[in-house]
Amino acid sequence: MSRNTRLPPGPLGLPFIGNVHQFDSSAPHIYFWKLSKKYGKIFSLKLGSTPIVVVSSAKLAKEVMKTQDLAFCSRPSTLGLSKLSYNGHDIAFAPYNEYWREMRKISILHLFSYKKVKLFSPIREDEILRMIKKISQQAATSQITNLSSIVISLTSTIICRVAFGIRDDDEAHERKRFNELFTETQAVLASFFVSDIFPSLSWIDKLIGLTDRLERIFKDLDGFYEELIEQHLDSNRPKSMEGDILDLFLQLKKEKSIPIDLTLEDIKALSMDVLLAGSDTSAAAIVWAMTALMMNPSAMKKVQTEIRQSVGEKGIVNEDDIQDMPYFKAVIKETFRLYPPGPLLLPRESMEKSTLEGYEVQPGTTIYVNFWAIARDSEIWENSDEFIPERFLNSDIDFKGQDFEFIPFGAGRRGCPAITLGVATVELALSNLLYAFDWKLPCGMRKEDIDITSRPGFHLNPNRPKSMEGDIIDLLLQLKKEKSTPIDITLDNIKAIIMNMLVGGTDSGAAVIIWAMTALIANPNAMKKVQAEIRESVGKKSIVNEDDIQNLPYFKAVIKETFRLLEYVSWWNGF
Ligand code: HEM
Repeated sequence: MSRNTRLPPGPLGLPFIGNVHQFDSSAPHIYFWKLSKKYGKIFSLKLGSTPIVVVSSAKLAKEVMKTQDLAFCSRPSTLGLSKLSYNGHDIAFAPYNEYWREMRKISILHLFSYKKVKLFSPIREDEILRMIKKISQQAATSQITNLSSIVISLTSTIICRVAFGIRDDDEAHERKRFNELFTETQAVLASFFVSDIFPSLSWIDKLIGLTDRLERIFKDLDGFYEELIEQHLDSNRPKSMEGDILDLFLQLKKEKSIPIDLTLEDIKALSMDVLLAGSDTSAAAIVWAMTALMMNPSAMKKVQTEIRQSVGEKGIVNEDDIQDMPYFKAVIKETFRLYPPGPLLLPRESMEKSTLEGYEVQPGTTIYVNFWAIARDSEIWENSDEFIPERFLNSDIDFKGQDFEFIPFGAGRRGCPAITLGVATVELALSNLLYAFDWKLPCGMRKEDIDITSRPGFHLNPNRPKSMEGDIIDLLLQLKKEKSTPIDITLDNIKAIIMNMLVGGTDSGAAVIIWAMTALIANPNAMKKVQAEIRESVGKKSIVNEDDIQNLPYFKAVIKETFRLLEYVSWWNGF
């Protein structure tokens, strides 16, 4: 490193693992936000071998996404995303190259254009009407409405219809399969792949079965796309498939009217983007807007009055009505500011050596723009922690990517190409929910019980992965719901227990594994000896079971020695 090189400041890491042991993967935006208060608006850290730079100011966001956009417009690759995107053949996670440029142009022109978004408006209106009917039925029988569940189902149904032309009814075979695949895909992508930060340890992912799980979901998704493609190519296909997104791509492929030769794999990769980016983001925005309004009754009253006065007795809010509702639009903006669906946007990767605020950034660095921190910067936003839609009245600030203090959809070359589609769904669903019903938090739930730091609807998501059913958090939520404990369990109680589990369970568990691996790599003799013992004992079985471990004395000694060393390290490092 030259004497003039100045890397951004940041927390001290450890050899080989960098800052992995300090990293809070459950809420990285909050972790980075706290670090920015200590190290400044630009800081760096390392996760294994990956250098990371985090920027937390509007000025630096503009630098990354506009002034030096070309230097920072690639995406880092992870094992899961690379596999599911057919090796970067989608748009969202593709590296910056000619293929991505063409695909993005095509999608903006043919897929997410204003005209196309308008064309899908009957689908949105139909689905929202169905949702309102369902809630009315629940209200008529005094049932509590699980808003997250209803909204997630709404947005995923809209995406299913818009992208693949499938709905029929909730029991339809494809729709059910879509739900299962969607949740399993989310679960796999949320998993921690050791090889993403320690490429040389990819065998650990294999050993613990993660690689197999990824292969399985890839095969299932591939089969799902194949089936849909076949149905779309069938001359007797249902009417609902005509003009949907898949149909559009197949047509572009057939007509050869675009500069690239689209393959079926490219089309499948694009389907993944629509599937992943399309429904969760809009659902999160709707649920957070409702939550914020329930926590702020005066804003709720004001926005409902505006909507009801404007729409009158019509019975439903149509997309055209929304243009005359300035306070409602301000509520949506304030929701995107305080509760952005993507608080860290999507990570970028630097393509060349560059300089940010006098600090050097090497090529191959992962760059995070922490919009969560920018949106809570009290130098930009007065009373930054409070939900005050009025701040956007009589203001020109918009989320289209020109105002870098307000970038919930990102900005520049890699900014969200589907803002119009996303906002149309959020506006129509939210306005109708507010128009049709009066809302309040469930009896006994207080404003303070709501965890505003979490990512929306993960454990409360009805479509949560099967693996989460019956886990400890699930059990606590059930006890809370049933009120079957002598004390009232609050969400705060649950958070405290989760924290204990993380501090006492997962984190230290992960630290031991990482330290054991670090120590073994640094001591090749011990590594050879322990691997020989394990392989000899387990034979050709391909997986180590818990029973096998009882016959591995050297392996047990390695763990004990790691604990001995870890005790010293944890005291020294303060975790
Ligand atoms: C409220 C809804 C939505 C929000 C808040 C949102 C937010 C975002 C954000 C923050 C990014 C990263 C931008 C950057 O790196 O600068 C992004 C990218 C993207 N979004 Fe959205 N999004 C939404 C809806 C949608 C929908 C409905 C679709 C498609 C069906 C979509 C497709 C994409 C794609 C393909 C990219 C990647 C663009 C690229 O890398 O070139 N998004 N979105």
